[in-house]
Amino acid sequence: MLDVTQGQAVAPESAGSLLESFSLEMTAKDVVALEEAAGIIPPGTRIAIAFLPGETFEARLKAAERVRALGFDPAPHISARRIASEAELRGFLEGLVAKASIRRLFVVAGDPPVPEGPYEDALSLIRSGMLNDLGLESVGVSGYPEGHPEIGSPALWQAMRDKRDALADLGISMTILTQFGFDARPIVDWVEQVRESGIDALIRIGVPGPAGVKTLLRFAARCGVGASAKVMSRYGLSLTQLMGTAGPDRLIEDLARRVDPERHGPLSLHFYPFGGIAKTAEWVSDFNARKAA
Ligand SMILES: NC(=O)C1=CN([C@@H]2O[C@H](COP(=O)(O)OP(=O)(O)OC[C@H]3O[C@@H](n4cnc5c(N)ncnc54)[C@H](O)[C@@H]3O)[C@@H](O)[C@H]2O)C=CC1
Ligand SMILES: Nc1nc(=O)c2c([nH]1)NC[C@@H]1CN(c3ccc(C(=O)N[C@@H](CCC(=O)O)C(=O)O)cc3)CN21
Repeated sequence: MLDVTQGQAVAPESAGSLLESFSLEMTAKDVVALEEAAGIIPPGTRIAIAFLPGETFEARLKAAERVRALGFDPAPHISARRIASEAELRGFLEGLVAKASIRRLFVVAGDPPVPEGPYEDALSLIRSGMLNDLGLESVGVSGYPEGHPEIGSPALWQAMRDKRDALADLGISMTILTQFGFDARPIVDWVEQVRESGIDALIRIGVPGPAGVKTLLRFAARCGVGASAKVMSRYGLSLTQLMGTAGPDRLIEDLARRVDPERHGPLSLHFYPFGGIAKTAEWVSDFNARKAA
């Protein structure tokens, strides 16, 4: 239900523009699920392929290849700290260019407390020269609207500026992909801070796909994302009803209400389909139909 009592401008078209070029995320294991859902995902949609421990490079490459073959735009993730050697990274990148004609990547440090190879963080991988001359249009970097449990805020802002400068030197545009969240307020406040610091990159706001309470809480705990009872209740879920499920309807409506395209610059949504890629694709298509009705 839209709440227009707060005196803020409601731009009905802004949920539409947020959803216009939304992106989705999958893992290497989701290839069959993607094939099944492909018919209801708009052609050309950017589909990120997470870089999870325990998945082989071969499987990640296969996934990127299928994403391209199905008519979508693959954006593989690379976790810098999980790369064992330069040769390993080179092999993966060459495969991605040859088999999936990638134009986008997302580079993140990753969770390992100690790097497994030569790249300590996203910046060192970007500066390594390995991304040069691949014909990349854009590289995604992380954003943390609610901060990061292990990394201090000054270090996060410094890293964002450094990555922006390093990518500008390579002639590659930067996009920002945020950690998922359940609450529009900190997200929009943070977008303002990004813009105030002179960064005009496209920001893809990470939101969960429709999923049950238990799944959302599991991922929130694993990824260091706050999910208090208050926030979850605003999101549409009661923590006392563990069988409950919810989609990001309220969160997206709240974002749409708070976003001012003039002030907040280019924004779109990125779905983390914790409940499955088909369910998320269906949810987006139903949400759009409901908006159009
Ligand atoms: N946003 C997302 O979708 C994902 C985020 N991650 C997270 O990636 C974090 C950091 O990656 P980026 O945001 O790309 O940071 P980054 O590479 O831009 O580094 C930012 C700052 O944090 C330090 N740092 C990086 N990784 C760290 C770690 N694991 N532990 C302690 N300090 C670290 C760096 O030295 C640097 O000062 C990981 O700890 C993990 O929580 C992992 C996978 C996906
Ligand atoms: N700090 C941090 N670390 C991460 O690894 C991380 C984030 N943040 N933010 C969001 C992304 C998205 N991530 C993920 C991780 C796992 C699956 C996944 O589907 N994993 C399993 C299912 C496991 C389960 O349901 O618990 C799989 O089949 O591989 C999806 C996205 C990891 N990501």
